[in-house]
Amino acid sequence: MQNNLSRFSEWGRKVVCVGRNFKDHCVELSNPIPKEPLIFLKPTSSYVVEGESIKIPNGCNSLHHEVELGVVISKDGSNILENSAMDYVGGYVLALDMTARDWQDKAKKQGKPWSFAKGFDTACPISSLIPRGDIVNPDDVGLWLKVNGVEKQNGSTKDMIFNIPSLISYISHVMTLERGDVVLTGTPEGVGPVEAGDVIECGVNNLLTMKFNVMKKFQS
Ligand SMILES: CC(=O)CC(=O)C(=O)O
Ligand SMILES: [Mg+2]
Repeated sequence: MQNNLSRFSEWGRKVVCVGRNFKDHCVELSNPIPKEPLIFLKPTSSYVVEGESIKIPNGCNSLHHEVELGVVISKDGSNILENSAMDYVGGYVLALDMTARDWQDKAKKQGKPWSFAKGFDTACPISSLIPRGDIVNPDDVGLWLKVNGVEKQNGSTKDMIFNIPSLISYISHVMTLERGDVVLTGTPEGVGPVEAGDVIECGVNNLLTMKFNVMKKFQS
């Protein structure tokens, strides 16, 4: 896998997301603490890279940032056992699980899926690949996020309810994980709204940072 995210052609077909994987984040949004991983998908059409902007979808009145560590899958696998799960990891990415929170809240109340709330165009800002060897213990990695220079999120993957091997195993027993797929592992506490004109900056340990402007999506 190349180190550059060159318009995703060499990347996988899906972004598998884990929700509510940090207790403090469940508490801040008054969500129950899950007993098993909560899984949803984002389309790869929602990827954006640095230099592109996050576009608030038309009709969304509360766009939230969620900083997350992504795991990039190196080879196809299903029914993966926890003790071999790390053999399927090719590297990592820093990602934002941008969420139209008002759409998600409405969908939750109506028992509808989160596909639009999580999968609109530009909903998944993503970094270049962090080689696997650069992160010795992915279950103890610092993640931070600032909006207009003000820190909003600062957490560690050591506080995840479900660790990376257990997530890879859990997902692959239902859905084949394919080379280049990305697993977003959930966000720590501190999520909140952004508006047009804001600048989001985030980082993972001292390895990598990325910055995105937020703008309105204008109708064509
Ligand atoms: C409440 C959520 O949107 C779940 C989620 O994505 C998370 O990271 O937690
Ligand atoms: Mg999330």
